Amino acid sequence: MIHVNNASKSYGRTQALKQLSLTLELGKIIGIAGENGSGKSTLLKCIAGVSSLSSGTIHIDGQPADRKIAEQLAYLPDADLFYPFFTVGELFDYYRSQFSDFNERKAKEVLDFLNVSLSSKMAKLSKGNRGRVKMAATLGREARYYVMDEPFSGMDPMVRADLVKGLIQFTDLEWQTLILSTHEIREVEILLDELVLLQKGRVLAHRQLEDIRAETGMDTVNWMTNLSKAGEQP
Ligand SMILES: Nc1ncnc2c1ncn2[C@@H]1O[C@H](COP(=O)(O)OP(=O)(O)OP(=O)(O)O)[C@@H](O)[C@H]1O
Repeated sequence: MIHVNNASKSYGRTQALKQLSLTLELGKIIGIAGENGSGKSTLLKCIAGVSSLSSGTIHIDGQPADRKIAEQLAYLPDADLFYPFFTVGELFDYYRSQFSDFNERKAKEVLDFLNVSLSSKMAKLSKGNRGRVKMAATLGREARYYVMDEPFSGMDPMVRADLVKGLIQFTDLEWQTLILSTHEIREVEILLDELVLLQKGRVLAHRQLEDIRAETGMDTVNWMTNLSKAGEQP
């Protein structure tokens, strides 16, 4: 379970997270949504231990979310970090050397499912295919938590659909939890159990997807739009 307690994060004078508290349960697929600059990436970086809070705490299964958490949590960053001179196979070798939970067989299976060759050079792949490789490397880790920042950003609808199928097939909710931020709610809402909506560094809403539909009769995008507008009211 992930407990975010009173978390604040400032970059100079910009407050990206403002006393944010949130509990994320095991065995769920959770979407993090919100307008540009609402704090999605900052929250995920702090959960993944690659960035530290200004104040407040984050605990993952009772352990503080510091740099050591990277051993237990597979984080897919928004940025394209992969070394261009690697082939995909060499990238997987690198992952194996870095993460004891890396299961190369599973990573290759995901890669195969997403139709990318192991011998491709990273530098020569299209952005869509680099996104597929990033996904295969991340899902190759047998981690309890997958934390993915905008895994569909810049991808065309065909690639997005493939990645969604990959996420469904290669995440085992018996023991894993998937948290992903996205602007593509329509395409991922079939995946999601829960949605956290951020606004200006705070949690505007945190709901089960089925409750949104049952209680409001709205689809998720309309629900989010209505709430965000209401949240903007003085
Ligand atoms: N490294 C940084 N230095 C300074 N300000 C930053 C930095 N990273 C984020 N911010 C600021 O913090 C706020 C939250 O940014 P963040 O990237 O977490 O939002 P986001 O919801 O992920 O946005 P987007 O949807 O555009 O990716 C924004 O005002 C942003 O400009």
